[in-house]
Amino acid sequence: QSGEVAANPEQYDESYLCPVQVGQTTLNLDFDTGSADLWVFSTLTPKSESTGHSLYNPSTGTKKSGYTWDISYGDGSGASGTVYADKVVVGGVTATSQAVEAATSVSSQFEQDTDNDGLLGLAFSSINTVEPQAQKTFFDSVKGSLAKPLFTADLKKGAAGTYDFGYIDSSKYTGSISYVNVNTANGFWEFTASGYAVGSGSVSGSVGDAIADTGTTLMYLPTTVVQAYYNKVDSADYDSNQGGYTYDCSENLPNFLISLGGKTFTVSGTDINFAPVDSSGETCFGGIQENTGIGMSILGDIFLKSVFVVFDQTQSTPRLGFAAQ
Ligand SMILES: N[C@H]1[C@H](O)[C@@H](Sc2ccccc2)[C@@H]2OC[C@H]1O2
Repeated sequence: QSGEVAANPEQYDESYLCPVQVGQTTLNLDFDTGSADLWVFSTLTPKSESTGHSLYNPSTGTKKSGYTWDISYGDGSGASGTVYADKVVVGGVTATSQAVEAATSVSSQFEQDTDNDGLLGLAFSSINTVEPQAQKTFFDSVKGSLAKPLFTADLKKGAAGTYDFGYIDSSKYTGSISYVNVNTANGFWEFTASGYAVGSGSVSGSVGDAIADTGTTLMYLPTTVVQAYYNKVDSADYDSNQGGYTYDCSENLPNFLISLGGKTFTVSGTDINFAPVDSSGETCFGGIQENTGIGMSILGDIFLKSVFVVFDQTQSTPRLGFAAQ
């Protein structure tokens, strides 16, 4: 089988939400290549936490007795609950008995984001949080039945993009696809990014160890790289109150060039201009920030909306393919 599903952006492309049938209900889920749990708001979630969300009703599923899950994300958010086996359909691709993690508790970030009815993890199943036995991601559940064991991400700035499962749509990219091998030891789509440049010109240095994470909004890079970038932005300043680099919204940001698998990709300065810090619209928060304390770089949506990405398990070693959109 194969299929395509829309990836609809929230305001400022904070995250992208995709319609997924879970049991007999369609929920809008955040496809997250940085985690491996498929969890949903449900009729088991306290009403005080679930108002405004679409809810999965576990009555259509088979309860996995004694199974629980509890996940904490890099941004401090989290959720926990119980586990059911039920039908999940993404763009026509069907997992007949997918582990569906029904939330019995969610953190405030999820409670408040009423566009978001849960997450569909697309990292490696080794980091699924279900106890006493880790469960398969949706991709792992359907991988063997897909025309090709791969999925692609084509996210866009301020417009609906797509995730495709089982095939590569050559109309969604230009030029050739450049591949890098993935190290799955940490359960992420983790690889080594090469040289970079600010504005234009030839790349140099090394961004280094990085993950491709559709669930992270921004790009988090080594301090040296981020300082080199904002050195080219006259009004830029590290604002500890905002927790990152800010600048005058009126300023034009330089492009950021990064080399992956021998090919240089350009993230436009307009894409790096993330959002105003408040309603005055005077000061803006940058889409490139420091990876301090994370342990690796994260190429999140600010980067991913510039490229077409293949999450490829056709070889013995998983690999990532990048092409210009
Ligand atoms: N992989 C990412 C994940 O998808 C989000 S979870 C999330 C939290 C609030 C709102 C939407 C999503 C969190 O931020 C970075 C990392 O953890």
